[in-house]
Amino acid sequence: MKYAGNPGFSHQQADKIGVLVTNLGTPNAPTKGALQPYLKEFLSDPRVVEVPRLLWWFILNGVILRFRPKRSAQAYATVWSEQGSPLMVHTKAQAEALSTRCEETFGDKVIVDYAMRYGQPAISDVIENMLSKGVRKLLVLPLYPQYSGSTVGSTFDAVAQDFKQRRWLPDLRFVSHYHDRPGYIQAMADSIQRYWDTNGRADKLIMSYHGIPKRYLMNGDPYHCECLKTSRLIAEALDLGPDEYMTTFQSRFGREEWLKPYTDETLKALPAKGVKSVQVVCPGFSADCLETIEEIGEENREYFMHAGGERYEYIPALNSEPGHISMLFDMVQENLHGWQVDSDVELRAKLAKQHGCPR
Ligand SMILES: C=CC1=C(C)c2cc3[nH]c(cc4nc(cc5[nH]c(cc1n2)c(C)c5CCC(=O)O)C(CCC(=O)O)=C4C)c(C)c3C=C
Ligand SMILES: [Fe+2]
Ligand SMILES: [Fe+2]
Repeated sequence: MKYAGNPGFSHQQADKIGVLVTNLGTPNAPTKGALQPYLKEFLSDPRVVEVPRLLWWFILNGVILRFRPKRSAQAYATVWSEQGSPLMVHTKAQAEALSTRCEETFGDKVIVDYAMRYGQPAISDVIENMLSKGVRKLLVLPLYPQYSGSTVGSTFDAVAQDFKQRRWLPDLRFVSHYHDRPGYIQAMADSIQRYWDTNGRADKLIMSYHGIPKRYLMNGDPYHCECLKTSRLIAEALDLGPDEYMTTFQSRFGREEWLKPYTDETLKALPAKGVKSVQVVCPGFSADCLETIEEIGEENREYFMHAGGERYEYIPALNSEPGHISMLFDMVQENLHGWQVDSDVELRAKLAKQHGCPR
């Protein structure tokens, strides 16, 4: 059969609204064997690496997947906890907290779950599970504040790919970004202010975002502009002057030019310019992960201190902070506006029997 039905459907099942939060995904274990399939799936996505497919197939399989899994596994091992990969632990906790908030307001009408773009739990499996529970209206919320085709666009591809194989599609709403949402800016500013209240301030606040190839910006990806806008709004909320903060881009991959200034080069150069203490925050990451804990928390600290820096601090991501969950809940509530579901199952089942529906 070309299009899959909903095998468990019955008229006696109440309709539901589904909220699917997603993030990038992470390997199942900090091992070479787990990194291999994860990196293969991730780096085979044409939204992530926009290089002619045949050429990329040879580079990926002939070079990258031979060497990178071992090196990445070593990095993941340094951040792995007993509960698993930080990105997974935080995403799960965020979904659970959001679910509690939704239950308080909407009762059992709204189901919240989480999925990962690469690896498990896969977006398609979670959609299948939600539909089997009666979800007829689906809100997808990728936890990326800034839009990029490589992240948010790719998440939409995964949802669309799933839908292409289904017979009965739910209503769909999709949040493509929230980089300038007042609640998000306020949650970031509050978190930084709280950090300052406890630890004091540094010479400069570095707002570091994951990079993308500069070519994507030149071809129309709004990510760069959204990152700069987020930084400007956070700086305004904290009353920071232009000399008190900087926006930089981290996590380069491959040889071509990425968005600049690069976080690592900036941190290596700042001490010579008289900036001896910095605090780094990563507003583009809704959850702490390898790229924040290891790359910003450890690797870049080394660069800065070696270059003559005296004080270096990483301000954690929003993770499951109450202000973050409240902000996400507000965004969910706003996006569910006007959605009603039919839960009069008794009447529905009776009428279905009358018109001869087998289910
Ligand atoms: C926050 C937005 C992200 C963008 C934009 C992004 C683009 C992007 N990433 C790569 C390559 C890699 N990224 C890796 C890890 C990683 N990337 C993001 C987020 C964005 N990536 C997160 C949250 C993570 C951490 C995942 C975790 O498990 O903790 C990795 C894997 C790690 C490694 O081997 O270094 C790669 C590879 C490209 C090419 C890209 C291009 C647009
Ligand atoms: Fe990445
Ligand atoms: Fe721009």
